[in-house]
Amino acid sequence: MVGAGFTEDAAGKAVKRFLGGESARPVGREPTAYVYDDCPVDGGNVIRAYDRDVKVVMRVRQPQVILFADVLSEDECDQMIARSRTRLARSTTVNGETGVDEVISNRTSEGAVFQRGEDALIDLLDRRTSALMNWPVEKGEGLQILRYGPGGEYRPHFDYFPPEDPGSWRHVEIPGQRVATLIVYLNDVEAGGATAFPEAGLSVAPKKGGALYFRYCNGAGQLDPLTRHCGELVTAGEKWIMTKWMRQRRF
Ligand SMILES: O=C(O)CCC(=O)C(=O)O
Ligand SMILES: [Fe+2]
Repeated sequence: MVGAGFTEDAAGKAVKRFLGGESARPVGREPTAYVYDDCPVDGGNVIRAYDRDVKVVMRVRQPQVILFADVLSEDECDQMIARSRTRLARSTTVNGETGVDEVISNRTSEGAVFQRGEDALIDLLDRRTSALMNWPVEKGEGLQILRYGPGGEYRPHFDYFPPEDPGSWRHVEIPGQRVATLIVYLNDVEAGGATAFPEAGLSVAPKKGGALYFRYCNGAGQLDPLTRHCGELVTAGEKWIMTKWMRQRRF
């Protein structure tokens, strides 16, 4: 586990939970500063993403963040919202201790997941988002749709599974860590609902069809704490997003 990027403390706790007995007290180790290695995303102003030319609006180096315009057409955004309405269920969060998905108050949204390649439109969007992120489609989780109503928010969190949480292990053992996220905004939000990175002092307003990419797991398996982020309170109207998470290995 430690080789897979888990802290010795978390590894110790998880092994102890697994064995149901005592584990040797791990020796503390200083976290190493995150190294910003080359981002896999193409460096151009316009990126050919499978079937579509996607414009780059802004790049941030530390943390690695890229804002894109027109990743989905207006019609594709509307279609994804329409087909999600019938599938929505209250969003869950992974309990750090146990690894079990739970409904908790820091995440007031509803969601739906589409299995990879589920139908023609989903397959196209899986391929387009994968090409844009320059990461194999097989390493992508199924597309997730989230809806926030007025008063909905997602408090600050990491998209990677925190190595200090013993419950993370079961989520990363086979497919590895999440390495990067692409959030596609499916509508223009009337008020609020920005995606913000408090430590980086960065805030992105939702714009229909646009997308926010951020990368937090480098080639060495280190995790970037500057990517802590939140979905700010939606103060009027609805907010719909589509999220694609990429893994180190086949998902
Ligand atoms: O709602 C947002 O802008 C952020 C969503 C998010 O962080 C997530 O789904 O992991
Ligand atoms: Fe997130």
